[in-house]
Amino acid sequence: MQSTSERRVPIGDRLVGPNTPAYVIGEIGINHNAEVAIARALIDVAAEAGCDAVKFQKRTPSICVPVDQRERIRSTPWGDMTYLEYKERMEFDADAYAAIGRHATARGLDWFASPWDIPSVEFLEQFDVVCHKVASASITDVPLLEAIRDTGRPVILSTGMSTLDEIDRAVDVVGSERLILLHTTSTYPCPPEEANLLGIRTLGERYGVPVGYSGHERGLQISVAAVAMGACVVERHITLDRTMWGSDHAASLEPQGLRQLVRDIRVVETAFGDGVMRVYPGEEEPRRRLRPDVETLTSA
Ligand SMILES: C=C(OP(=O)(O)O)C(=O)O
Repeated sequence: MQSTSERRVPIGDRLVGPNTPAYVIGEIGINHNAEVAIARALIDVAAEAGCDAVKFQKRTPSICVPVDQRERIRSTPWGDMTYLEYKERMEFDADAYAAIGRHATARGLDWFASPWDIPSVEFLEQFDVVCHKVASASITDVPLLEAIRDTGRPVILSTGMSTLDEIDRAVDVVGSERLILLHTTSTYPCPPEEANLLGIRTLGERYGVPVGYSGHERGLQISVAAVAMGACVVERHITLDRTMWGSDHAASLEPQGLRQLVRDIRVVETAFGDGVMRVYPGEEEPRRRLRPDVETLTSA
């Protein structure tokens, strides 16, 4: 139920790690569809559900979009364009991030992003974000990992599509001092047989750092189970409506699902208790009734 490390990492006003409530991240990612109004609405959804943070993805497409994908034509709500033009169209500028960040803070949420290239790290630094996230896609990008490490901020690093060797090398670069690892399977949607939640324990035992879970499955059960297995962070994609245009909406949680997820996580955390064996007040009457031969606790 708990990870092997007792280490906790400060993120914003929170200490994240074992024996603390799971830090729940609403991953807005690119589900804002390049509209600040949608980003603001998703921040409201995350705040009302009781999330701790919202997260974005920040790219410099001319750097991080693979060359062989740039020219392929994509139909978008803004007309047909190359994939590179589409990725450029999806980026918010500094003014937009400033507005979004203010809104998140006003709603009591931390906010940060996964920078997908070094200029994006520099871009995010101007906002004094609470941490940086390393997307699973980026964990073999050593110069990016070094740039993120050199900010001195806490790092949340996802481990989808990775071998243990690749994770070892990423942890070597980033260092374990302010590191949280996320167990992840990058299959969209992730079937239960690929969730491999025992990986949460493997990562905790191997690296001695807090471990969370970035979920891409349908539904809520697996994310709640991740918390029961010691995940101290849960990240899920969120959307206003799963039928909206865009690649990540279909595999995201809608507002009601997100509310239910946070509620279920908190119920399960409350149910962890403290492991001390005792007879609860609510058990006294059934104990008297069902075990008449045993003295009641109050008279004992
Ligand atoms: C894709 C991302 O994360 P993950 O690998 O956890 O899905 C991200 O943070 O941009």
